[in-house]
Amino acid sequence: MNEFPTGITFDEAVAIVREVAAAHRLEHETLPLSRTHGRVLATDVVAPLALPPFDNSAMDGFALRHADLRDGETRLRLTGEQFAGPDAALQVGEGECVRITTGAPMPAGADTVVIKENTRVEGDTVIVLAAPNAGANVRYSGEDVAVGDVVLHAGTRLTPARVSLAASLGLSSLRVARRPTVAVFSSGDELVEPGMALAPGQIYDSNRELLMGLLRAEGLEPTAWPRLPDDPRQVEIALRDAGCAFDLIVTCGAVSAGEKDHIPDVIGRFGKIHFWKVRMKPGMPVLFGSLDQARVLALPGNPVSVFATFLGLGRPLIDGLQGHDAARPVERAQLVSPLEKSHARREFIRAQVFCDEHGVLRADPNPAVGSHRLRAVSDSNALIVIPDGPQRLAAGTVVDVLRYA
Ligand SMILES: Nc1nc2c(c(=O)[nH]1)N[C@H]1C(S)=C(S)[C@@H](COP(=O)(O)OP(=O)(O)OC[C@H]3O[C@@H](n4cnc5c(N)ncnc54)[C@H](O)[C@@H]3O)O[C@H]1N2
Ligand code: MOO
Repeated sequence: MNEFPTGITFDEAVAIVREVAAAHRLEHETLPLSRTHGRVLATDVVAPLALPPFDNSAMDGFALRHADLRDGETRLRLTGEQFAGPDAALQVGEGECVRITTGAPMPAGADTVVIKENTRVEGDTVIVLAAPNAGANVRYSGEDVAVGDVVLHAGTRLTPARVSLAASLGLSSLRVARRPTVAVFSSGDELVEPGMALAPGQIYDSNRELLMGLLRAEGLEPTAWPRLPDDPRQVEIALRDAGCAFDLIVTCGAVSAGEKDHIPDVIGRFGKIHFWKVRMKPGMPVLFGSLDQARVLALPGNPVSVFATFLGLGRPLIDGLQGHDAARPVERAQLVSPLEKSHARREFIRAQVFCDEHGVLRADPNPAVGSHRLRAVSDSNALIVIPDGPQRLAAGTVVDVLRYA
């Protein structure tokens, strides 16, 4: 077994996760735009055209020359129509106007659009009832994006707005990071598939669904492997098998100090442990390692520990493997009730985060303690992050919150 850091702080653990992920970036692939949603962009996107591509009208009305407008009403000759679509190459001369719709190219000579509601039409004469300002209702070429602008940077996550920006530039595909393939293992002789009868001493496997759901929420397509029994040989065979076939292995349980906790031994003997045991609560026994071509995140079995370690360490790992290094935005909320701790570990406490009647974000800690109490996670929507070291936080203190629902 290699030498590895142990009993490290949560921040040190995140730094190691990021460093190892950066050294094992997944390769890039080119995908059609429709399949890039949620992916991490692999190369900068440089605008091949301006946005808007041409000067155009922001409103339905009439394109005219502002210099032709008088105080009070102005009569203009209607010489043509320009709808959104092919450019009819019209010209607006002195005393003339052209009917125009939103998004239609501005005819040459025109510099202003008067909205339809401020006009009256009599045959081929348009009477402008109220003069717009010079340049009113015109959207200029390049005012949003100039040719050559870097509009999206490598490492950016592709939100719907960013994919649609790429579409507006005429790009039909983008270069993105491949998504990690993930194998999920739950472990323990006490675990039974929901739907089966429970024998004395057994419990239902809840972590598998927790992990599958959390991973799917990251846009991944995890594969659930058969549950690992507390048998060292079987643990070894299954993990080594997954290590040569997946980018990421996520296990839960069998990582602590018990006689049946075989996972650290297998990772240590056949792979590398990057760290084991982090000063966090819950989740202290968490292990991060590598096995063959896979990164391994071995989470403690207590359901709430799974949750805290996945949000705190799993997310940066998944992001980092895809080249997304920026920490996710953390919200800040005022504590509804005081919180106190005497230990040095960073603590993650379930809470309901809500916006009060004054528009202030507040976090109401769930009174349940104990990392086995899944119901409190289900009743909550966020984890409050209590900093390292002893803390005495009065009601009203502003704390970081990690929202998960
Ligand atoms: N002597 C020590 N005992 C323990 C330590 C320690 O440092 N020294 N750490 C404690 C802490 S903290 C945690 S967290 C747990 C973690 O232990 P493991 O990761 O080895 O997990 P297990 O023992 O396998 O399981 C813990 C708990 O969670 C239940 N579990 C496991 N898997 C599932 C699942 N898929 N679905 C639902 N519930 C599951 C399991 O039955 C146990 O109750 O160790 C402490 N002990
Ligand atoms: O760290 Mo353990 O995860 O508290 O129960």
